[in-house]
Amino acid sequence: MNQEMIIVLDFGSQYNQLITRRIREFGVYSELHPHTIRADEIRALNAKGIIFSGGPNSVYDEQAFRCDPAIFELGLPILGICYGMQLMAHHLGGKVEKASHREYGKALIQVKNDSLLFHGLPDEQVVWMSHGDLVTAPPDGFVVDATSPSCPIAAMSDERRKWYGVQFHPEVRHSVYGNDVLKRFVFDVCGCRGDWTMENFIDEQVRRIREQVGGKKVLCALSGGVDSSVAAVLVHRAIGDQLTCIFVDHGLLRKGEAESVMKTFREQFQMNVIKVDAKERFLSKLKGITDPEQKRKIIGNEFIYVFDDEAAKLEGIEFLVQGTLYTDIIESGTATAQTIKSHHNVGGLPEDMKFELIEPLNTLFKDEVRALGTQLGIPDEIVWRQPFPGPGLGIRVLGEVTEEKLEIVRESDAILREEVKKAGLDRDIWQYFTVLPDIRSVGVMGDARTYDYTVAIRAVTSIDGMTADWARIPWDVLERISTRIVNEVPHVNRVVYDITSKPPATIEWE
Ligand SMILES: Nc1ncnc2c1ncn2[C@@H]1O[C@H](COP(=O)(O)OP(=O)(O)OP(=O)(O)O)[C@@H](O)[C@H]1O
Ligand SMILES: O=c1[nH]c(=O)c2[nH+]cn([C@@H]3O[C@H](COP(=O)(O)O)[C@@H](O)[C@H]3O)c2[nH]1
Ligand SMILES: NC(=O)CC[C@H](N)C(=O)O
Ligand SMILES: [Mg+2]
Repeated sequence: MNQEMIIVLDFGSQYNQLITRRIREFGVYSELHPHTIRADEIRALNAKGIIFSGGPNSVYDEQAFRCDPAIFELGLPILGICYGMQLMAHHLGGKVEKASHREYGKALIQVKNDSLLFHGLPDEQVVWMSHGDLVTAPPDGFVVDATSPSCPIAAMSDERRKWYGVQFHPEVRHSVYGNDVLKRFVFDVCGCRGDWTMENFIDEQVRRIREQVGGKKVLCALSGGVDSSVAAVLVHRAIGDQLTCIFVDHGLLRKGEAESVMKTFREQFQMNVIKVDAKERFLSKLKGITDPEQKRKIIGNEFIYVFDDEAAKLEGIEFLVQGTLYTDIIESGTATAQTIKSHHNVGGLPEDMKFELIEPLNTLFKDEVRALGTQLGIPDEIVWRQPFPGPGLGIRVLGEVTEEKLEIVRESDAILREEVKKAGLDRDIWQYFTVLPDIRSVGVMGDARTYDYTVAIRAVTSIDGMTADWARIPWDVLERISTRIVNEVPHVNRVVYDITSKPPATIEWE
């Protein structure tokens, strides 16, 4: 590849792919690679600079992740972030120790040295920290660039070798000048030009897909959601009629969804789409299952078995396209990151799966996929649809999934969607839905005692789904939704509103 690129080494931080996307936003291509990548592989990728991500380890632990020492001999600029800076310090002869108390969240740093990283930026900056260890002595050749009250070495540099370290996380939005710091590294230290665009990305993916597939036939798992629609259009651009899309109705869809997806795809695209009615298979497999991870795995497996059956009918299909995003991968757990929840399309895949996967979006975040969709000419009604998880209402009915409970979620969710749209909030709120917790409580309706279900409303604002805040829906809108749900949906006598952000909660309840 002759395009300029910044390599990010993955030491297990939940935020590591955010670093690559910030850099892509600057118009410089960036990829995340395992921390085990060798120096010669980095050279072959034609990297202009390297970033070490954060991570949960402590560098002084025996099993802590390290990198190929030869990376320090490549003569390339390096930026270490958090664990990455601690690793640099440790490796190069500085000192890293456990801090007297851990520091999470907002902090104020004072810039002490006008290195290229901080040049032209304010001396005092709000940053976001998340660490329990500290660099207490910089390695030879390094000077301290910034300090904070609880972190005497908040940034350091050896400008002769173009090596930099920051204890804070410049990739998160809470670090007010974080983007500027990253930009200074990418442009002023690494000397990148910034001429990469989404159009380059499309061309590169089309080329890769053609190379991978050749003349063979391909299935696409199409949900009608943003990600799989974009993936389908991209793959269709590469291989045309070699592609067949399969839309699975697993009985866990929202009200009216199956009909509207099929209608949209028939009208908007000249693609081959088959709808499979698999309601019985999914619901019978889920009978009696209450554990969320087990439900996710059953659903993920069943999806693939449905695709197997369809592939058998079409003959000669070796590839399966999925609209997997980076978020799905990181949350499902990787060699370095913990499992938060197994997304059906990643952690939920069966071990004996025969398909070779094509996942052209698996390095991207939702907002990048939306930009890509627009670039590919996909209409706004699809590009700006709210996300809907593959396991569908199966993870919004907490505990065992039954027809009765699904109906409650389906009806209450339809009311919520209708009212949010009526209030003109559908584009401001990132995702909004109802959940049926497995609890009942006492109510009084028409002078009679009831003992019925509680419906929870979940509505969040977000950019990429990695972090989210609860949406401040006006009270009168919430009141209308609550009244309608209790009046129109049988067996519901109480409505509550979820007011937790992510973290510490997640968007879905299971
Ligand atoms: N009902 C379904 N039928 C076929 N494939 C599905 C279905 N639901 C999910 N998938 C597959 O699983 C992938 C991941 O689902 P996910 O919900 O993250 O993406 P999406 O539905 O394409 O987009 P969105 O996030 O906007 O809902 C999809 O891209 C698609 O490939
Ligand atoms: O296709 C999917 N398969 C899944 O298994 C899955 N689990 C969560 N989600 C969606 O991912 C985003 C982040 O969700 P969480 O905060 O609940 O992890 C939110 O948009 C969720 O709706 C899923 N999507
Ligand atoms: N976020 C991080 O990279 C943390 C690094 C290291 N585990 C610490 O606690 O200091
Ligand atoms: Mg979806």
